[in-house]
Amino acid sequence: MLYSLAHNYLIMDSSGVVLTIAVVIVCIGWTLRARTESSVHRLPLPPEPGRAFRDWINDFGLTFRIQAALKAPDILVLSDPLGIAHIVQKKIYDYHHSKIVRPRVARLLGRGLGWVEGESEHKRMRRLVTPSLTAENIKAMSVDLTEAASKVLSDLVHTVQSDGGRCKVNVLTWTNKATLNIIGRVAFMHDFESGNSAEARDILGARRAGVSAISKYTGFLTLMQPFSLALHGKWSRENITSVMAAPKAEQKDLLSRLLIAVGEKELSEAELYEHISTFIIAGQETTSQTIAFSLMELARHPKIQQRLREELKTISGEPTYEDFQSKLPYLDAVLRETLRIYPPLPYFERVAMKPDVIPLRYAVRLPNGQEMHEVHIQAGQTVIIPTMSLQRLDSVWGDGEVFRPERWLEQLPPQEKLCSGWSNTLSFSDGPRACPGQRLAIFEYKVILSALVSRFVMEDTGAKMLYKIASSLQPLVEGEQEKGFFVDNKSEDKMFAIMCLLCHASLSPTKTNLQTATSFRRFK
Ligand code: HEM
Repeated sequence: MLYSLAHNYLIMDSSGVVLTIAVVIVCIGWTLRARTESSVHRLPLPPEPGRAFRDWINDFGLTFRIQAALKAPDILVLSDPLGIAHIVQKKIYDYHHSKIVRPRVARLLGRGLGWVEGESEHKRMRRLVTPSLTAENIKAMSVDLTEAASKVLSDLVHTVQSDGGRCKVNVLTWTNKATLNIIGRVAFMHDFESGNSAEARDILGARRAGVSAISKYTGFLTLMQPFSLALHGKWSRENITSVMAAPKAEQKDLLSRLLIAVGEKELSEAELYEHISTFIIAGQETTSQTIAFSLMELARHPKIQQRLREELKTISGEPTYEDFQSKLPYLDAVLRETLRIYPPLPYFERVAMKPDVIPLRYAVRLPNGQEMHEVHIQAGQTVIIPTMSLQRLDSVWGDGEVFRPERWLEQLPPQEKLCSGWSNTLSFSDGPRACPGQRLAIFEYKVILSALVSRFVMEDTGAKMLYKIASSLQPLVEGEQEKGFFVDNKSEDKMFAIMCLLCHASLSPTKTNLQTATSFRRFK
């Protein structure tokens, strides 16, 4: 047969050759097209928009599509661990924030590390900042960090004390102050005066309004002033010079590194502001809300709270950096469980810049009975990774919706079902764009939560909580949604309390005789 075809070919005239070449080209083109053409349209499509991703995953599997508005192309919803790793670890530079998300990131965080796209520019920015957030550096800043937290907590103790040992306060107000005080102190050598300075109030107030980090915060302008002056040669040119001249070991904090970069013309003044804005906001809100969610769950689960308190009692005095690293496994489990259930970024949305083939660990069974083992996408394809939903799946965790820190001390689900980020979750994302502040966040979370649990007892008042996805996952009290989710420091008495601490024992700075309850009631 082969011989006969070859023979036929040999005796073809020139028109036959042209025809054959054309057929071959069409076949190759067809094959290539089949490889690069989007196969998203073949995936299952849930019929009822509006149902939670988790329900859709249960019904349609880990990979499906949803219809976009205004006849835009369907959106790929991806919870498959291999597919996710492909995007966030291997190909993240080919998947950008969408045109909807990116301006919001710019407005809320600034045009810094979280906003920049493109491999070379992102790597350049990242190199500037990550050396200040290594484990070694966090350890070096641990005393400053603990002091910055304890100043805010002393104010809280005082507030509770002066209310006769039984009062309601807004937890987020205090966790916001603590995390802002910490990031100001350890990253920028700036004193936010326990979160009470005028600029601290501006920053926290402006977060509620969602205004631009750069242009609207008078607090930022105050904070920037020394830099502006330095850059115009008035404040302390010597300061930059002395930072640059200091021994390497002394140049590790974020501010020094950024100033050096400005001095070396690696960074412009405008970029410097964007970085400060990004780190103040990204470093403050996420950690604050994670602590607040933990307090809420501890209030709902007195036994878990008591077990954590018992563990903390095994450490004499305030826990040190090393204690937090290895001697408090239950505290660590409470953190992991909180971030599993309440990741501050409940989903990621990315748009493919190039055609791609996304591999799947779990094949999709199509309506026609066929199996799809990889998804072919075209440039412009929107992909949603529903972090919060996939971290709560019963099919992975057994009891995915239940807050049960013990699971982190037991055998975890099989690795192939889990993602490969920190703690097998995507709470800090994964790959080259994973959160650079992870170590700092974990340490400050542990410092603040352990101090609160050692000093207070939290109880639930039974108010129903709702969650809103705004810049990050926000808690709301049912029936009071219209009032928003941030507390205005200036008119605290008029705002509702998202979470409250209710103290009901005599107060003193010792660990044992402070008792507190958490409630979610209106604060008057
Ligand atoms: C519990 C606390 C925190 C959580 C859960 C968290 C989570 C995340 C996540 C999921 C991302 C990826 C966002 C995306 O890809 O769109 C991210 C990025 C980022 N985070 Fe965090 N974060 C936390 C605390 C912090 C802290 C303390 C800092 C600063 C010291 C920080 C600075 C940043 C920055 C600058 C980025 C952008 C990184 C890049 O694109 O290369 N975060 N964070």
